[in-house]
Amino acid sequence: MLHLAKDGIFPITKDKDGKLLKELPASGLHVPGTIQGEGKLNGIPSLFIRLAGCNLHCTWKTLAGNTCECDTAYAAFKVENSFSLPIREIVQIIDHNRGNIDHIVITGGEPFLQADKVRELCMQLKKEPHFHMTVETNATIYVEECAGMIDFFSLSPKLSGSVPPAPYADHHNNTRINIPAIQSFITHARENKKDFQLKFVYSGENDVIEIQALLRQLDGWTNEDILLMPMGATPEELNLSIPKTLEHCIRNGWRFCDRLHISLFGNKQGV
Ligand SMILES: Nc1nc2[nH]cc(C(=O)O)c2c(=O)[nH]1
Ligand code: SF4
Ligand SMILES: [Mg+2]
Repeated sequence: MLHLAKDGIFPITKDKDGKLLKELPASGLHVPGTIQGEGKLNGIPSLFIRLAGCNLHCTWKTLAGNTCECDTAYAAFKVENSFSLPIREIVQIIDHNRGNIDHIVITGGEPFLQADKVRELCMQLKKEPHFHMTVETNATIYVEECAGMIDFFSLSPKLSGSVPPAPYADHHNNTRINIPAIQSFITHARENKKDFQLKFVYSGENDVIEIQALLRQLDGWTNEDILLMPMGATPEELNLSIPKTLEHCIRNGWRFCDRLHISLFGNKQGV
């Protein structure tokens, strides 16, 4: 069994028996699938699996001074309407919705909290015709057996700008950066000729200093692997932080990370 967030496997048009669902997916498109909206694989047709539960509690301050919680708090720390599915059923749903898609993205929440089951799921999905597997992780938990089944690692360590108010602050702060875990992901990717990205949310000037300090403690990356993503879950919020994010990307030689799914579909779950 895997514990899934309410948007679960998305976007889909058929159930586990191949029966057409009554409603169109949240994308509004007449096909199952979406595109990867963030990072090096941006634009690639993909199906997403969103797992429930996270070991962090990210809460940012926007440049306008408002509080901005994790955009998937419903999957992370305010879990609502989550559900469990046997791995066999997840594979059936994917099979009925795959079409010509060959990329699966496992996201959350924090997928490595369910590493053993994620590994089992990947083993099933990597049978012929096999899927390319991405995992979106906060990179605080490294499990070699599970990493071995993943093709692309989207590592998103959380900076001090993500620390929530009490009573969550201490746990979040003590957990959010795990240098040996981040390094293990990078080393595994390098040794196995896989790719990865280090994707940071830009929420203010201090982040850049922290990213530079973090990178000095890590080996095996180049500037092409470093992505800076504007903060925001709506086009309006993103527009506020895009200019500064761009400036810092250009100044440091880092890649700008768009959130294409938000400009294409808006601030919706399941897209
Ligand atoms: N289209 C699309 N691309 C994404 N890239 C990362 C996502 C995530 O929420 O982890 C995401 C998502 O939720 N949708
Ligand atoms: S690590 Fe990711 S999923 Fe977890 S609370 Fe932070 S932004 Fe949300
Ligand atoms: Mg996300």
